[in-house]
Amino acid sequence: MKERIRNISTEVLSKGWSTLSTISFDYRRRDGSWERQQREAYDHGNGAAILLYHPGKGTVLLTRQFRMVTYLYGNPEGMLWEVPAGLLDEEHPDEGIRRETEEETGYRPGAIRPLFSAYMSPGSLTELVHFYAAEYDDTMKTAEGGGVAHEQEEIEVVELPFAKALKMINSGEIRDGKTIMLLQWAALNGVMSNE
Ligand SMILES: Nc1nc2c(ncn2[C@@H]2O[C@H](COP(=O)(O)OP(=O)(O)O[C@H]3O[C@H](CO)[C@@H](O)[C@H](O)[C@@H]3O)[C@@H](O)[C@H]2O)c(=O)[nH]1
Ligand SMILES: [Mg+2]
Repeated sequence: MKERIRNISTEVLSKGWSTLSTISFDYRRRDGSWERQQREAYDHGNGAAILLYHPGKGTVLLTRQFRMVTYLYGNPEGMLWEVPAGLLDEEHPDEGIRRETEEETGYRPGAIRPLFSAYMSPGSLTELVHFYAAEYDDTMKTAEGGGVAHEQEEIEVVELPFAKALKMINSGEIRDGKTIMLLQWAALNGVMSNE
């Protein structure tokens, strides 16, 4: 295969909680000509997200928290419904999603099922998100959840009927991509009745 990309250089623009860089590179177009391109990349590592569902009760466990960028861009209260999710430390995604699930919901999941991975915003975000599903029941609740206080997290955990959660996608109440993907995965794969 012919070389497609060459002369890659990276300039770090900002290194704070995450790293913003400009990547410059030569790109070979389909007609064979080369052009110099630049793309900014925002890197805060990879993430994981999980659907916790209870087939017996027909419910899912979702979180609600304040998301500043949504508040600034079109979400009046800034509150967002989400599945439990978070960024990975230096750990396998399986471990990371178990840690995040406990921190955010207080539930310690049993068997977790890896589903798929996705780049959520490939134009500028480096993050690859690993998606999971797991059944939950009341015996798995070991703590209050709510997030990590010293990370300034304040997370409400809400048990919702699955059918209602699906309707909340259409009504515009659920507007988080990873949450929509996982709820639709459950609907497509018939893991719960949505009557
Ligand atoms: N100081 C500081 N703290 C931050 C910043 N951004 C996030 N934090 C803190 O770090 C916590 C990270 O929590 P996680 O649970 O690890 O991540 P998340 O924000 O819930 O979700 C991320 O991962 C998801 C799954 O991959 C992503 O979908 C989501 O967009 C986000 O990147 C946040 O809750 C917040 O307290 C920041 O810019 N500055
Ligand atoms: Mg989180």
